[in-house]
Amino acid sequence: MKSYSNRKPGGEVRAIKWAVRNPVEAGVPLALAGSALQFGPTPTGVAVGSTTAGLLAWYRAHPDSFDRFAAPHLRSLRRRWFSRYSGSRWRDVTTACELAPAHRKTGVQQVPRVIKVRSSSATVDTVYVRMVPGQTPAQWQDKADALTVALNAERVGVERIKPQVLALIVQRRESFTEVIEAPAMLWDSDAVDLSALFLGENEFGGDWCEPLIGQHWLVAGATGSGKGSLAWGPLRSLAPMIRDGLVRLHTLDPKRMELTKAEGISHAYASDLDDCVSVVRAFVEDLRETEESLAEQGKRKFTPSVETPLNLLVMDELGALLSFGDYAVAKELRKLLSIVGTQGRATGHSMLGYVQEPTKDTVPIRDLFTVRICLRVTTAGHPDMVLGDGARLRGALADEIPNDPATAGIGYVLRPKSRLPMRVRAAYVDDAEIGELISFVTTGRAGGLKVVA
Ligand SMILES: Nc1ncnc2c1ncn2[C@@H]1O[C@H](COP(=O)(O)OP(=O)(O)OP(=O)(O)O)[C@@H](O)[C@H]1O
Repeated sequence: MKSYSNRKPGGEVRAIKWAVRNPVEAGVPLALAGSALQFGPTPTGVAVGSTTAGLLAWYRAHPDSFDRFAAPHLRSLRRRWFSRYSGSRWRDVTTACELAPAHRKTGVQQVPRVIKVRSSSATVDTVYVRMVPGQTPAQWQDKADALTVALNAERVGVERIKPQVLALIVQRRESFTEVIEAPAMLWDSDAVDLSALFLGENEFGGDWCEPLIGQHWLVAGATGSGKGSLAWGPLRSLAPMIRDGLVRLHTLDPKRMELTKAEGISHAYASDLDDCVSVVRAFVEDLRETEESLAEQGKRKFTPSVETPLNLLVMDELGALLSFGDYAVAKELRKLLSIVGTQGRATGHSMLGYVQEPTKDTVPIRDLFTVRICLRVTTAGHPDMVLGDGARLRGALADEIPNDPATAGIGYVLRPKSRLPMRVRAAYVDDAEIGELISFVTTGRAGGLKVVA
């Protein structure tokens, strides 16, 4: 459109436009002013005071529900209006990163507009931005490092939302700077909580636990991302149950790498592809028999016992099993694993799969896994493949984790009862601690110090 004036619209017009775009932010002060005029300042002050006191009481009394329902909204509001995403500070950020160009004809600076900010977790903000006409997400991607510095962040990811709109995923700080100690091995099987197995720490400084009973786990991560910790950590947590025959391991180790040491504590172990298929066939056979036996006994709920233990099919390198090898083997495995995925829950047959590349081609049965963990991956598309659509947008920047042993074991899971990703770090299990586990299980005695009596 031809421009006949380089004057900006009047302030009042811009204020109305802003109010239309930000109804909550404009509406609340207006409502307060209206209430003060209508009912007087004292009742309005009392209403504001009691709302604040109510929120404070909720914050103190029930951290769980407050952090889940109220904190993300309050944090989003605070970050939207009192941080570098607003006003002159945002203009300075985009100017410093050369993302606020002058208009070609009028020379007036065009600042990309922040549409909204979502702070679903304490460490990650998702900032939706309308780009200046003519800009592309690729230009913003090129400026990711500059944006990281300008926003004083740890990392910034860029994601296209729709034409002209992108999201900046801003990780504001690194939650994990230290290695987390290997899970302690309990002495009594009764003390193991299969509904919350300790795996490491979460970004809030609490324990990161996941349910195992009735679940199937998928762990995705590039080479060196720390998948080993998520194979050995759970086994350490399960140590007394493995020792007492309440948990049986069926281990597939096609590359004879990570899980070779598990051979001595496994009920079945295979590395050759044909042998792997035999182990899975026997696993499914056992599943069927357990199904029949539970039906005969009229039991509907599975509880591990020596007669009907919890059977774990631990599979390293799912890609080698399901797609890179022999077609007939891969096809049969896919079929058998689908049975485990759909029927194993009721009979105590669970799968733990580890994969480097989580694409549909590599893991065609991806959707059968109920607990999914995404460690460092190599492509921006991988976090969504593991955790579900939109996970990266909501903060799962697993592709931005540096390829550095100092950040190994860090990844994302979805928080229970929500679709929000949570940054976690797996507890690290070194070779000595693996040896300790093997000797604990095979000799029934503790081989080291980390045994809790
Ligand atoms: N949880 C962790 N905490 C800290 N450091 C870790 C952790 N897990 C692994 N590391 C470090 O990262 C290195 C690589 O880990 P690991 O061998 O488990 O990766 P991987 O994902 O299994 O790789 P590959 O697929 O090649 O087997 C380890 O030798 C260790 O130094």
